[in-house]
Amino acid sequence: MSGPAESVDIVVVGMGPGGEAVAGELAAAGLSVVGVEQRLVGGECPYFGCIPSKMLIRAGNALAEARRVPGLAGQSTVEPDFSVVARRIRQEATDNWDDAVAAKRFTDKGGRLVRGTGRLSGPHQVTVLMHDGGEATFAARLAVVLNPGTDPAVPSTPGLVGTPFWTNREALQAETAPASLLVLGGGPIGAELAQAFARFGTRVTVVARGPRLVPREEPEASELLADVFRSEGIEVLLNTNTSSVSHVPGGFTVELSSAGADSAGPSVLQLDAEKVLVATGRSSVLGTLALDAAGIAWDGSAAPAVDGHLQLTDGLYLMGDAAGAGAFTHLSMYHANIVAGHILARHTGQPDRGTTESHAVPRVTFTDPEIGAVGLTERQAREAGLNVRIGVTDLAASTRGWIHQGQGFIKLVEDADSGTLVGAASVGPSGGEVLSMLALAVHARIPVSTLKSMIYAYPTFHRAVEAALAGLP
Ligand SMILES: Cc1cc2nc3c(=O)[nH]c(=O)nc-3n(C[C@H](O)[C@H](O)[C@H](O)COP(=O)(O)OP(=O)(O)OC[C@H]3O[C@@H](n4cnc5c(N)ncnc54)[C@H](O)[C@@H]3O)c2cc1C
Ligand SMILES: NC(=O)c1ccc[n+]([C@@H]2O[C@H](COP(=O)([O-])OP(=O)(O)OC[C@H]3O[C@@H](n4cnc5c(N)ncnc54)[C@H](O)[C@@H]3O)[C@@H](O)[C@H]2O)c1
Repeated sequence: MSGPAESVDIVVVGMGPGGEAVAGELAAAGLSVVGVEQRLVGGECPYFGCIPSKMLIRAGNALAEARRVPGLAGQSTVEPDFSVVARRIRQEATDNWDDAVAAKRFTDKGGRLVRGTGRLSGPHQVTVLMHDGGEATFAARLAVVLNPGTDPAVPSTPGLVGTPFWTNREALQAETAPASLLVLGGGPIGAELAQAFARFGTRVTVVARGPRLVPREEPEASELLADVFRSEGIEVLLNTNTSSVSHVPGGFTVELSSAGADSAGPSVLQLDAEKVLVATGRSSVLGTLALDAAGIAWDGSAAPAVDGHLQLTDGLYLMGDAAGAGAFTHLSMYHANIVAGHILARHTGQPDRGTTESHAVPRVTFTDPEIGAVGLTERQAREAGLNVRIGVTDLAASTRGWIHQGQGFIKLVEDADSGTLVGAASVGPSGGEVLSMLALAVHARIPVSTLKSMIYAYPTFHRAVEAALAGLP
């Protein structure tokens, strides 16, 4: 049973990247801060997301680059050993999935970490079911910040639940690469992990329900990625539904039905795989937070609306992936800056750091080629009713792209009425790095005429931006 509520300044529920940043900054500023975490301080990104996946991708890319030696520089023999990257992930990235260092990082700033599951028990009150079975209630004098992230979504495919399928969490704890892997979902998680495992010799099949991989990106990126995957021996099944999954020791059998891309019509096929990775999106955990205790009605679908400072109601904030504006660590950290700034402005007189802007959110899918993008896609810009002009260039037509034998493109989406870019895609080797100048252009609404007057170093990948700009009159 919970005793009387203890009064503190701030309660943060969910210590993922943004939650930890808010809690840490406010604690360092001298406020009394309780951070509630049910799993690992640091959240999905360092233990099951960005960091271990990018470590795996780095290793896979090294193998792919070594395989490119013939044709460029002689002979190479490549013998993948998954245990090397598995060890790096365990030892260097995740500390064997132990958050002691992260927890100390927070408590050293003066914060108090409470391990357990928090839920609202009033507009500014949080009750925590602690790991030891006890309960504690905290009444926040200044603010409650909800940053609970998301869980992997698991489709209701017959037979799936109860089998030892992987989500990103199990895949990134793997000690060996499976002989075969069936990936359900062709979004960023599915695409990144499919290619990385394939480069270690796993026979990979990607099953996407829709007509293309990475469907939030430009269609040209989806098409290129599918071509690259197929050229690397990854089977890509689009417009394909999973009818059933079964498991016996040693592997899975998955029954698929494809809509059929041609006159052949729908087809049914059965695939066997040692592992199945479910990467079919994320599911909200907001239902566990008892939002109604703060008078917030939530119908279980889209995240409830927040104001420009990410407040659900006065002094109650919702941020990070759970806010539904995008699932990226950089967005979570951006939110953290706004929330901490708003709380400090209200209660210590520091200047406010402004409200959220969403016109220039960057994103990078770390496949090879990397798919970087910012702002609107062409389709989104047209649907928004803008007077759209497109500038596009093939990376292979640029000097650096040709030398590198790289595949990719730059695509610019201009609002012709304002003469500024509202979106851009940078796909290619280091596409996420080339993106930075385009992110600045969209963020700062730099006139296209100014971008055209700039000097682009020769021969760089980013010089292809100049060629794409030439397509904008
Ligand atoms: C495989 C993978 C790769 C990714 N790669 C990238 C990438 O390259 N770049 C990028 O920007 N993003 C990437 N992401 C996304 C990134 O991990 C998330 O955007 C980021 O972790 C979001 O942070 P968050 O704090 O909102 O949520 P989370 O990191 O999910 O943290 C939320 C925390 O809240 C805790 N929690 C939830 N409910 C409660 C409760 N009731 N009480 C107490 N604690 C609770 C959870 O245990 C968790 O620790 C990737 C994600 C995955 C899965
Ligand atoms: N590099 C990065 O920044 C990065 C990397 C990984 C993940 N993330 C974030 O994590 C979030 C989750 O990624 P994700 O790839 O799981 O989700 P997603 O929602 O982006 O993609 C999932 C895909 O699976 C498809 N799908 C759904 N059910 C299916 C089924 N039963 N069978 C086959 N396909 C099915 C969906 O149509 C969708 O295209 C993303 O929103 C992304 O922002 C970011």
